[in-house]
Amino acid sequence: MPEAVIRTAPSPTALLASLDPLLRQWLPRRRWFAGKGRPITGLTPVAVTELPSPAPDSDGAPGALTGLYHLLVRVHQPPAPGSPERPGDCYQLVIGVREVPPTRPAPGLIGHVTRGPLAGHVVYDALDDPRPAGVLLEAVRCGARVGPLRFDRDPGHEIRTGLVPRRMTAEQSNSSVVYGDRLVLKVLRRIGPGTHPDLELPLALARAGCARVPAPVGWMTAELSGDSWLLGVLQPYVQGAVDGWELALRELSKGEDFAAEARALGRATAEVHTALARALPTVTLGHRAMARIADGMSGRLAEAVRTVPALLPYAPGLRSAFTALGDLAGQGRTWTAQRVHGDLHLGQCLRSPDGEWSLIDFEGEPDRPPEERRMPQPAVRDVAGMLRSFDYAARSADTPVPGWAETCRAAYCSGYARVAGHDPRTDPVLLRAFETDKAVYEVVYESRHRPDWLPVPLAAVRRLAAPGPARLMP
Ligand SMILES: Nc1ncnc2c1ncn2[C@@H]1O[C@H](COP(=O)(O)OP(=O)(O)O)[C@@H](O)[C@H]1O
Ligand SMILES: O=P(O)(O)O[C@H]1O[C@H](CO)[C@@H](O[C@H]2O[C@H](CO)[C@@H](O)[C@H](O)[C@H]2O)[C@H](O)[C@H]1O
Repeated sequence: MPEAVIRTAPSPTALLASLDPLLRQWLPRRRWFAGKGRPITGLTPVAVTELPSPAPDSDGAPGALTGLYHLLVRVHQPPAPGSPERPGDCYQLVIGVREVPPTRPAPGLIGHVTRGPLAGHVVYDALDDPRPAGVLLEAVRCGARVGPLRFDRDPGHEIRTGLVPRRMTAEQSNSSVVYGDRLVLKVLRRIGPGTHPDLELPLALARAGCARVPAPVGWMTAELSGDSWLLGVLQPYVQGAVDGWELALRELSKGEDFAAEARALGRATAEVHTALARALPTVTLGHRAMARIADGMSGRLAEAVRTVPALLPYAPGLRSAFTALGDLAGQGRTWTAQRVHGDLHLGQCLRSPDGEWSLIDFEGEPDRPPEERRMPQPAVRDVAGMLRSFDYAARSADTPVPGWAETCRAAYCSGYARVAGHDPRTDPVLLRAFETDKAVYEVVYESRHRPDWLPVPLAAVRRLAAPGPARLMP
């Protein structure tokens, strides 16, 4: 990729003015757009970079790609009810420009531009188009520098040419492109400055020799005002893998239990935790530190109640989980904190055809502030995430299988204990607090991203807020 053909787009403001009305319609319909339900009051460019256009279309000149733009766009919105005023979120977009719509179906179509420099053209999400997606891989392969964009490759990894790109169809918190079933590029959507755990942790684990996590092969960043913003991570594609969520639902639909897999997942989680504790600093949490964590949980609950008022009747019961943790800390208990996955659930676990489990997506909870996601925490936080996930799966089954989630939860904890040397269930106050915190997070996440799913975490909230043993699951 020769530097000479690359130029920064001449007028970011004019380009964005062209796209503005279309993006206001298109963005809120994306799964990864976090500001659903709030009006967009403005869009401002953070960086606009023209990428080199790929070779011409085979389907003829009129439909040919006439421009390829990498956009970092700040989306201004009023804050969610009860949330503090914050600068708008910054989103990463790769926009293809055509004279007429492509002849093939165009799932990523953004619309027909009627004003500004792109007037008369059609714009679309270029990650849906194999040729522009190929440009990104080529840029990583060559270590390209394009305006503020940096594409880097781990020197220990070669990247083959000729890998055919395909967009992963499942809409997630980010967008991924698979290349020749060999590599997968995760393009982060909501981005910001600073060290990003989705690169930091897999790199640290790879250096520690932990094979449970695909080792990063390359990455994309933007250098803006002296800060590095992670834009994407390229890693090996686990061929023929099935994710834990799909597998769990498949087993549930057959009425099969999932205990053996849950136990294996517990072991895999503990292996990753052990490696993270070796690779990165750990700290001891005493009274004050744990009280701060418990207060943080209470604060998030208060904010969640403002966002989702249906939580209100359950707030006292939920808060009692956090108070109990604070009280235990006050009695002199200490806990070890370490770097954790931060958003572990069945969909983050891939089982390869040889039956081995890998963990992916170390981004942490996308709706939590980045600095919070990088803090050392009790490892039980990930355990709580997986326990919630078994509950989600059981509640999503077409035909309920009584006791399914409880069996999985128990098997997962015993698998974890085999490797970690301690069973998470032996610290029920800690586990309950983290599980409650996770359920509260899920209520807010679902209300923002998938309102139809809200009843799932709300059912857990009802259980966790109930007094006495009713709230407990084995
Ligand atoms: N290394 C990989 N190999 C195979 N599939 C993967 C890999 N990484 C991600 N995937 C697939 O892509 C999906 C989304 O990846 P993930 O990192 O969880 O992105 P997001 O943050 O968008 O949820 C996963 O659920 C999984 O099915
Ligand atoms: O996978 P992401 O990093 O995008 O995580 C977010 O989305 C998840 C859903 O895809 C969400 O997970 C919740 O739903 C899952 C079922 O779809 C369930 O297995 C999880 O237990 C539940 O938390 C996750 O919370 C969110 O951060």
